[in-house]
Amino acid sequence: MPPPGLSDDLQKFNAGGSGDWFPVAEIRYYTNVFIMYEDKILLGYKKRGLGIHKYNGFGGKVEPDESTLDAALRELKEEAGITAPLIHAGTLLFVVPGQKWAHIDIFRADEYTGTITESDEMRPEWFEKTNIPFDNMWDSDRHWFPLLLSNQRFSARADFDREGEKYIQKKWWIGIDSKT
Ligand SMILES: CNc1ncnc2c1ncn2[C@@H]1O[C@H](COP(=O)(O)OP(=O)(O)OP(=O)(O)O)[C@@H](O)[C@H]1O
Repeated sequence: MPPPGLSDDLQKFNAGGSGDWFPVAEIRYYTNVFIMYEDKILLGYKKRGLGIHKYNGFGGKVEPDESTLDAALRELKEEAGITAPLIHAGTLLFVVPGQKWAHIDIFRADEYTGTITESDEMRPEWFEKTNIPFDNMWDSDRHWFPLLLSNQRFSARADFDREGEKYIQKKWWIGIDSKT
């Protein structure tokens, strides 16, 4: 059975960790965009804020009165200087005790327009899909990236404990969306 927060009709892909799922909290919405081109994926090295010094897709908070897709396009433009025909790839619930749940809508695109440009927040960098820097990314990324890279829509939940500025992964559950 998927954990609280995920829909019931997911086909389990992988899961792990120990203990109980953390309790329910209010939800805050985020976006995350990954651009693929030939055998490469574009990541950004985060220069400030949540996830500083990690590689990630481009994204941020969804503003009030903005659709998730509009937020994803806005953040892609602000952080990497480009636009792209985005496809919804999956959802990640990021849970930390005492914080709002982050509901992250993850998008992908196989093409883009514009010139990739470094911003105050992100330094863009291409990686071979076979050489993704997982040791310098969120620990849960390695569990759902295979589905992102193989174009299978997914829903995931990852619970982390926070120790100062460090986030320690406690438990995760990844499912393939059977509707796609
Ligand atoms: C396991 N946990 C996680 N796994 C993968 N990605 C995660 C994540 N937790 C947060 N993210 C992403 O990190 C960015 C934070 O964005 P964040 O800097 O807070 O937002 P925004 O650009 O609006 O910032 P300002 O408020 O303008 O500073 C945003 O893309 C969000 O999707």
